Amino acid sequence: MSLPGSPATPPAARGRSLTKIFGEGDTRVVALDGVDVDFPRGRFTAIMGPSGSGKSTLMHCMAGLDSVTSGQAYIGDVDLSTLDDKALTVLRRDRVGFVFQAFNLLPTLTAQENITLPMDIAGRKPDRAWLDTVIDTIGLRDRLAHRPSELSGGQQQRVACARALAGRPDIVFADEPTGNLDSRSGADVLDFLRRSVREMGQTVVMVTHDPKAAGYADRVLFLADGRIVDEMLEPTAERVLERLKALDSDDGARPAATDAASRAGVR
Ligand SMILES: Nc1ncnc2c1ncn2[C@@H]1O[C@H](COP(=O)(O)OP(=O)(O)OP(=O)(O)O)[C@@H](O)[C@H]1O
Repeated sequence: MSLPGSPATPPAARGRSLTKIFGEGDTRVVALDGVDVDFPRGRFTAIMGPSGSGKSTLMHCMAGLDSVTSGQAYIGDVDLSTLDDKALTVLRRDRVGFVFQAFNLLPTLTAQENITLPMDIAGRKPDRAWLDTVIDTIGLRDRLAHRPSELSGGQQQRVACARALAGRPDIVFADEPTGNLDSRSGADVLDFLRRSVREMGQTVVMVTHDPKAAGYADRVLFLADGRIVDEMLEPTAERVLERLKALDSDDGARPAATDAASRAGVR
């Protein structure tokens, strides 16, 4: 599912026949139902869909935070199912960045210390030039000595984004990164994520419920019932909203959406 005109570089991450089943018997839930997906390098992908459609499960399985029932999740060429817990932890630490809805900063550390914490734990020396670029792009150089409690929510989330990017990961997974922010702060965070892709060549995958947030991405994947049912390239908030309404309207919309997805080469 490479974008038209995108170079033939291997995707930063991909999933093949991803299936995730929770529970059994009466409580059995198929959260992912044979998902095939590519996350192209240097692209910003948003994942949308109704509550319970499998967005978080897809992200967790792709990021190695949860295991799949069957299928393969790859970061680069590494099949996560071949790794033991220790190797998985190292891979997540060294090659994956995370941004969560709750900023998850350590309150006793300064912004600067929070940003470099994962690398400090790993005993890795930050690439100074890269770190400077990240810090300049989040626009918080004058706040680096502040603790999280001295920063606004939007500033804290930008610090969390900088922390995710500081180690120059293969891919950043952001789970509702603007869910706790007002629209102005949310826009700052989204603008930073988009610039990290456009200007710094990073790869970002973001789960969101907000069509405006999805409008910052290069493409949107729509999930329903554990399947990718549609894809939109160069989305705008308006078009995303219309598509969501069509997907939500009734069950009759689903086959049409699946047809559209099949034409787009999603499935
Ligand atoms: N740990 C779990 N145990 C059992 N069922 C689970 C578990 N995690 C998720 N599920 C189920 O799997 C399905 C997909 O859940 P998931 O959290 O991925 O959806 P989502 O699209 O992210 O939803 P939301 O937008 O509400 O966050 C849901 O039916 C959910 O109830």
